[in-house]
Amino acid sequence: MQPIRLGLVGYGKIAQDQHVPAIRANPAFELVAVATQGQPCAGVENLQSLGELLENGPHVDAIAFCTPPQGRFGLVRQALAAGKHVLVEKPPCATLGEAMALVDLAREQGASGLYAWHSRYAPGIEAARDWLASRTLQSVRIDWKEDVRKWHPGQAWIWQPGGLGVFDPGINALSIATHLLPLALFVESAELRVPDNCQSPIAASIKMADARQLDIRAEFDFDHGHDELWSIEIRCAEGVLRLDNGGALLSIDGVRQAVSEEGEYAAVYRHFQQLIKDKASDMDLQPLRLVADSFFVGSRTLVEPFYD
Ligand SMILES: NC(=O)C1=CN([C@@H]2O[C@H](COP(=O)(O)OP(=O)(O)OC[C@H]3O[C@@H](n4cnc5c(N)ncnc54)[C@H](O)[C@@H]3O)[C@@H](O)[C@H]2O)C=CC1
Ligand SMILES: O=C1O[C@@H]([C@H](O)CO)[C@H](O)[C@H]1O
Repeated sequence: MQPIRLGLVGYGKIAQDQHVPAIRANPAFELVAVATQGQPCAGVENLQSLGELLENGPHVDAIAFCTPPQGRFGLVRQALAAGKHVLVEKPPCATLGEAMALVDLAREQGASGLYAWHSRYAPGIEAARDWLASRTLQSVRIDWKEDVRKWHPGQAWIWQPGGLGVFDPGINALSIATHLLPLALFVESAELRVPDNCQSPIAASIKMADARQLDIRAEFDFDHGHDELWSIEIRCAEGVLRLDNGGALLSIDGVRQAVSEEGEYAAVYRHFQQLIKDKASDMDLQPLRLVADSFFVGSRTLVEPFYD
């Protein structure tokens, strides 16, 4: 079986930290070209742009997008129009409307598209989903708190319109919650704390619910320093489920549970490989819809300026 020839656009932090190692560890893929505006990627052809990759680069079957969300719509549309399968980092686009349009375009092109909500592939998620399936939900508490200076050093785009600020990591928690909980979630209220020199929030408090009025509270913080916290606690009539470390750890009533041994991005690319084989797509919009709704109804509080 010939490997899937893969191009990658945006050779920045996550591409270097996660995508390229995961691609190179999966024999179903061959990374053949990278288009980026920064440092080159060793061992492949490097091009200045997606257009140059498509016009003058080596043939590719699929393209992974690791650029910032702003401007990503035009790039993914270009790749779909060229008949390529696409894997798109989260958040899929700078707006919900763009992300919806790409779903239509992938369908029209008969291409496989994956919106790579990487936290949904964390080791404890599927075991958590299986346990919750037969339980009676009572409340959900999400705490997603990390250091932007560690995970996005010098990345001005994250504070600009479309960059989402603290919702860039917070959307990962929302991707897990929408994957675990059976009914559609909606935002009841939100408070967004925006540095007065930024366009997007550095912290947020969100109250959500579902049609059965499940009480869901989330606290996001992007300036949390060293004691980072990525936890989701789901109280049920039958017991308490807790995910920690972004879903890597699962405990039920305080007892640690067995989880998958596969890393997030290895699982992301294995899923992409299967989608291409099955001529299918997985382009879920729910996490981005919750972020959009948080921005719709969120009150804004200006806080002290943020400096990287
Ligand atoms: N930093 C992290 O820990 C994680 C980031 N992500 C997501 O990955 C995406 C990228 O994040 P980072 O890698 O941290 O950002 P980054 O700023 O380090 O990398 C973005 C790269 O895209 C390149 N680029 C921008 N526009 C381009 C274009 N038109 N054509 C070609 N290359 C272009 C830039 O030169 C840069 O190398 C974001 O959506 C983020 O939410 C996902 C998981 C973790
Ligand atoms: O997707 C993302 O994950 C975090 C970080 O890498 C782990 O929580 C990052 O802020 C965000 O882009």
